[in-house]
Amino acid sequence: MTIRFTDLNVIYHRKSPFEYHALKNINTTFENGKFYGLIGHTGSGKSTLIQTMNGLILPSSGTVETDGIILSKKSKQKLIHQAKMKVGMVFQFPEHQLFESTVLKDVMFGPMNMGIAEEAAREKACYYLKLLNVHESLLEKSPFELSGGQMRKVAIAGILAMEPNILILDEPTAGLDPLSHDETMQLFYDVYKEIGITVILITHDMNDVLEFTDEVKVMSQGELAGEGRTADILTDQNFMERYDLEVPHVIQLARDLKEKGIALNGTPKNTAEFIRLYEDWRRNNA
Ligand SMILES: Nc1ncnc2c1ncn2[C@@H]1O[C@H](COP(=O)(O)OP(=O)(O)OP(=O)(O)O)[C@@H](O)[C@H]1O
Repeated sequence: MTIRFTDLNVIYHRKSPFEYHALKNINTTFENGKFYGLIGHTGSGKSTLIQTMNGLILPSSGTVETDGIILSKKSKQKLIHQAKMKVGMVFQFPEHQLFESTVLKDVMFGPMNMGIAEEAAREKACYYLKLLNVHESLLEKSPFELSGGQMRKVAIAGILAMEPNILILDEPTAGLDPLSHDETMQLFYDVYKEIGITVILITHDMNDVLEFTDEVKVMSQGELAGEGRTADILTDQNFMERYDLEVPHVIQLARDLKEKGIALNGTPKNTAEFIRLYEDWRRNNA
């Protein structure tokens, strides 16, 4: 499912003393089936941009086209609702949205609310809970008895069970310990591979951006500052410095080695790849 932003502007509190131009002439496309990173400093406009996709915020001018549904300043509720159904949003701390008495009921709630029959909703719920490694023995438990990491998986299964065409992850690992962080990111990636959904990851963690995303879009002060293949953008030292973006750990390590005359043959995406490339270099230069 393609999402196209055309001449998009969002101005908060228009014609008031608090008027703020949060998005300025955004023209860009998110293509079907890719895993995107959306990065930029606090206040650069990332959340505003993604909230225009499902009509939580309407454009002040310009359009947002989601799988053929075009939202603009004057869009009516019916159209906004159609766009909403296509976009699944995982906000920070999604587990705060859990409310049902059991894990299964909570995940079934979304599909049933969309008019899907109970049995079909149960099937979907079980499928997505399994995909997210939530053990069967937990299905009849209260979600509030689970650990933080498990609760988060249940909440995310609930969003996936509505089968959106695009999944937006807004700082999805906030507050998780390092182990749960890694496990959750890997799970997202596995789910993405399994169901072939378009994913947009908003994060300040450049290591995750490098490891998991195909392409990246960079926001700065309400404008699209850059976009392209993740490895190309994150290794562009001038660009990264200009927008004061943190360089991923392994790219910095590769750069340090290069200064010592050790040039790796490729850009490592994670520590394991870094070690592999370094071992290759050692073998070739023994
Ligand atoms: N409801 C609102 N009313 C007025 N200004 C807002 C509103 N929401 C956001 N803004 C302003 O718009 C700008 C962009 O905010 P936005 O939340 O989109 O940035 P962000 O890149 O997602 O930041 P963060 O990384 O902190 O989540 C900020 O200056 C913010 O203060």
